[in-house]
Amino acid sequence: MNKLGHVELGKDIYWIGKIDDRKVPFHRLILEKGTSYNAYLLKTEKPTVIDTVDISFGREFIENVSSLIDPKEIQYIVINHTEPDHSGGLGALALRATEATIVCTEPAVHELKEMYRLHNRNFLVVKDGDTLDVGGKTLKFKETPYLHTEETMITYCVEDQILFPCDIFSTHVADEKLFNDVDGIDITDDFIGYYNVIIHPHRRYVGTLLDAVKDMDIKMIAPSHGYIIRKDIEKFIDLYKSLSADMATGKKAAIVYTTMKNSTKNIAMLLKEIFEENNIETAVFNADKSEKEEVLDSIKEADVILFGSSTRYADMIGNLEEILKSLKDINLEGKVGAAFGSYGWSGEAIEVIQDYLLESKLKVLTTSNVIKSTGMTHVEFPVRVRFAPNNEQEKIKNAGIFISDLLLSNH
Ligand SMILES: Cc1cc2nc3c(=O)[nH]c(=O)nc-3n(C[C@H](O)[C@H](O)[C@H](O)COP(=O)(O)O)c2cc1C
Repeated sequence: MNKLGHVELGKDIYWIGKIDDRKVPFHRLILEKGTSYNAYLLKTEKPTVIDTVDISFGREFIENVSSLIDPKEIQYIVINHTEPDHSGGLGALALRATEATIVCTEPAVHELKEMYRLHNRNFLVVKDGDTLDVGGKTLKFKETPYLHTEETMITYCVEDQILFPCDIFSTHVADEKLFNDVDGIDITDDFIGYYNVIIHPHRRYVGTLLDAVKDMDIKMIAPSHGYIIRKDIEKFIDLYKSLSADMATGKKAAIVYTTMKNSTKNIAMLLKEIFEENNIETAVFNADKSEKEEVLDSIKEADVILFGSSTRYADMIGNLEEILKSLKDINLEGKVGAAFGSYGWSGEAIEVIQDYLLESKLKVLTTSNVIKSTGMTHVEFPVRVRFAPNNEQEKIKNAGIFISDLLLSNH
């Protein structure tokens, strides 16, 4: 049983989470200091639970909730983020909280229904700025997509000035002290460590979060992992600001392509545009119209190199293969590589380029690696574009932004 049980945060507001002091496997890491799953109960006229605990602790969670309230009385269950380390107790809770409406963003509904078989339950879909009166307290919602996944939101309790930001502003520690203002604890290293692993890959979205919280008077940040922040709130918000600021770059890209009717060239030019918007100096070469030595020199200087060709009779075209063959003579250590191309129906050229890259020393971008390192499913590598890029600009943009973020990374 949870040693802490429940802890009062304010009038009628309770922490009802679980401290997990195991070395927890998480996102292909081992959390050496463990973690906690912080859930909260607002024991108001319309009792409301905010987030739950990891799926392994559903039974304990129900015992914990039941020590404070008959679950049947619960009117709302707010789910800020669907990942099962937070929503994992929802199945067990919903079964007992038979009157409760589940409050979440639109993209979360389908996931929660499927994960916890909640097809017949009432859902309240909330959008940016919506408020919910839970009887004596008002909750205000703000969508924070990709912090940490697409469906994420944060919840602010207006009267108590408490922000419930789920994964955001979290730390991975299993500390029963629970608050950052006891015993002279300094949580800064744990806070930055968590930011680096979980939030940094999504830092492009931190600006929206900071815009939202700048207008909130926040007395307490009650995240879903680790310490509840009651001291130095400004400092921790500012840390997100400075850690997510674009780093001075000095980074370079080289894009080498071949084309028949310019569709592949247009992909290259769109990528260049995105890189330059992100302060990445970009050189673009048509392999059929450039000096090979000039192209190779640019590849040697670049931090990321993209190779593109359209497909003609199931193969790449022009001089691109000559350049690809020369890659083995260049020191490519630490450089990122990616393939792209326009095609009609099968796009073999793009796959052949990818094979060359995989045989080289480049760190090659693949859809699989993107998913494994960030959980993002809207970014695809290689970048395969059917015919003219007009209809697939989003795909090219997503790839360009992903690469830019990768290069801007400060670690
Ligand atoms: C002669 C010819 C052969 C082609 N062969 C293939 C092919 O084998 N597989 C495929 O997916 N597309 C094939 N295509 C379609 C082109 O790859 C497609 O039109 C592409 O958008 C051309 O891009 P580009 O303007 O960059 O050359 C072929 C097109 C032509 C004209």
